[in-house]
Amino acid sequence: MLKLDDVTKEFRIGAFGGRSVTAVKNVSFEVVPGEVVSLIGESGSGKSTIGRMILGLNPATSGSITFDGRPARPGKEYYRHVQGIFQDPFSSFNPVFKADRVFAMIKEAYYPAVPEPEWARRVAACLSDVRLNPGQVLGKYPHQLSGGQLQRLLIARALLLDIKLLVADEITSMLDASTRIDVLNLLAELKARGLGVLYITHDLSLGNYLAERTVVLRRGSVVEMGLTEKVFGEPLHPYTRELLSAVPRLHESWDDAEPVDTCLYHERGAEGGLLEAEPGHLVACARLGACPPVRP
Ligand SMILES: Nc1ncnc2c1ncn2[C@@H]1O[C@H](COP(=O)(O)OP(=O)(O)OP(=O)(O)O)[C@@H](O)[C@H]1O
Repeated sequence: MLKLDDVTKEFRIGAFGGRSVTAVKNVSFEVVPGEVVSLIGESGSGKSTIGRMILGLNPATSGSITFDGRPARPGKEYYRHVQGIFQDPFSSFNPVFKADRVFAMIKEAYYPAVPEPEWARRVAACLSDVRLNPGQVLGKYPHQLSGGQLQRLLIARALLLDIKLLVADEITSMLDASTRIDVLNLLAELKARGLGVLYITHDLSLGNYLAERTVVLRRGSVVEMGLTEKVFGEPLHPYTRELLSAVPRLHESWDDAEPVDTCLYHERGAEGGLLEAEPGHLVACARLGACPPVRP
């Protein structure tokens, strides 16, 4: 369904754009229908940039992003099937419009011919799917609703479309623990309906809770990916191990993963990209990028 192939993103920075920063480097992975893929990595590792490229908010510098075999081109048809939800739900709403406006805009753009009573029935059904009471949310301004209610409204909006892929970027990080579990369970329901979900998070436990497969990013590159149980249960890359064992301690800063002298990647004479250590479980060089290719 969604396929990223060797995708790189460079941003021009500096006063006259004379320098560039590589936010995402040669990233390839897929999301298939009915699957949650979690994209994890520390802050600045490129997760949101990948989400934004998939949503057409930033163009890729090189590589390709395809959806159902066709280049992912942002536009009305694309957004019928691919939607994104972000960390701060307030930012997705125009504060001067009531919540109803979100649904009215979908109707105007995609379903102008649907009669009002039928549309009201559909909106009520989608709100009920996300366990919102229309009477409690419609007719209210964004500031009159909680973060959890706004995230659910955005999921309901996505459900009104013929959505196939949801990019969920840190959508639970502003929610309290119980609301977070509710929203995660909603994502699990979307998965059960056959939707694909790219779940972007830096919270490993949440990724573990939901995702069939996990992609671990470090400084814009994939260092490990595979079935979540493998990546979490038998991590091969020192950065993944570091992430999994990282427990915050007061007054102690995060120690980056230590480069290693030997690694599976080099032992097997890999020369680029990711090594398939076992079927479907891929790992990058564990020397953390600071090494030339090694020949057997
Ligand atoms: N518009 C931009 N212009 C210049 N650099 C950018 C831009 N957007 C992102 N970056 C840089 O790209 C890198 C990746 O940023 P990104 O937001 O994708 O990371 P992230 O993993 O989502 O981090 P976080 O978890 O903190 O949101 C960072 O170094 C960031 O500073």
